[in-house]
Amino acid sequence: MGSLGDHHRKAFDKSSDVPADMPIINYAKLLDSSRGKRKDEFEKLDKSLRTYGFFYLSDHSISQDLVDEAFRWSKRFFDLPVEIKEKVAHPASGAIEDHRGWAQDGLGHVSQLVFDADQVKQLRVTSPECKETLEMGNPHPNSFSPPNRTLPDDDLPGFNSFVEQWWDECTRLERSLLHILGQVLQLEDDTLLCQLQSKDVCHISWAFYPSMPIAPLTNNMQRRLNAHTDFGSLTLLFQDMVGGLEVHDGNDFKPVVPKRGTVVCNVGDMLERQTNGRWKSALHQVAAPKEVMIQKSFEPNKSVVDRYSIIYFGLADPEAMIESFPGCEESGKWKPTMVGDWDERMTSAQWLQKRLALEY
Ligand SMILES: O=C(O)CCC(=O)C(=O)O
Ligand SMILES: [Fe+2]
Repeated sequence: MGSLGDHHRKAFDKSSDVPADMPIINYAKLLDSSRGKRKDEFEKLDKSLRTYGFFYLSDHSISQDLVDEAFRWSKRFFDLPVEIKEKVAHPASGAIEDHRGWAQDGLGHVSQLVFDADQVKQLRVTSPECKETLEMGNPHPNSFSPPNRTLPDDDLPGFNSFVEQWWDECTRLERSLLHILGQVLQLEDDTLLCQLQSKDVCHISWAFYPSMPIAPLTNNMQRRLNAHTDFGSLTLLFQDMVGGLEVHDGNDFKPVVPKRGTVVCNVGDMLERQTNGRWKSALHQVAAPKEVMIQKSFEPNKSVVDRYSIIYFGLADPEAMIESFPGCEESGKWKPTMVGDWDERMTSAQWLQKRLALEY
């Protein structure tokens, strides 16, 4: 049994009512032709990634109409009868090539850096989650990414073509942000992050957290999604207005309050490693929405409402070695998650497989 990392111990830290004060970064300013304006925004972005590993992005390239439409599709999908969703069932397997399709409540279970099968089995009982997800990779025909499990068009007409559009929009924003991050890091070749992610093997999770009693969440007996860090490079997280997402700032978990029109962006393990701990792959979780609890009429025996989120996980090409970027040799504040009592030199695919192996 390996030692439990720092991250794991913190996974049970308390939650604060005070929201995380991460900044809203204006995408248009990141692209501004005036160096002065760009510089201020770059500095804010860098500071936020050093502190939280998270930031809000406003004024970005994906229209709010399209985001709203994505959430409507998500609801339509999860509302389908079980027999239909079962046509694209995610197998009970943690192999990368099986990480596709509908994972019913109870199948997927997130834990943080626990690589021992017996321990994970125990955590499934002691820290259950309540969620359904639809997992998918690149929806376009390609030879790099394992094929998706796709519903026949008749079961949800229009969904498959929307998925392609959504994928393209997320990929475009991701690539643009990777280029910006290369500039913020002042890499000699600021396209390095994009080059390492040339193969379009990123991943989208559509998450649905069904309504449930609030008590197990407020008693800290259960989470909608357990505390974890993301595996990859830069994650784009679209959340609805329900709330409950929390980020760990090194002391405690703080609410990441939903802000309409923004996408939450966060650093994953690979980017933390590549920046040598300058940027943080932060623990985050989904707990009870604080907004609900502070209402005057809050009744502890009540339920929390359905919650939806859509997450685009940026992932480096499978064979890319995940190691410090040239120019990032100096250690940052955070000890990268990807340094441990395993072989330190790892490809993106090896890390992904290690993190995914016991999740399903
Ligand atoms: O649902 C959320 O807001 C968080 C999702 C998340 O962190 C994940 O799927 O990795
Ligand atoms: Fe996450």
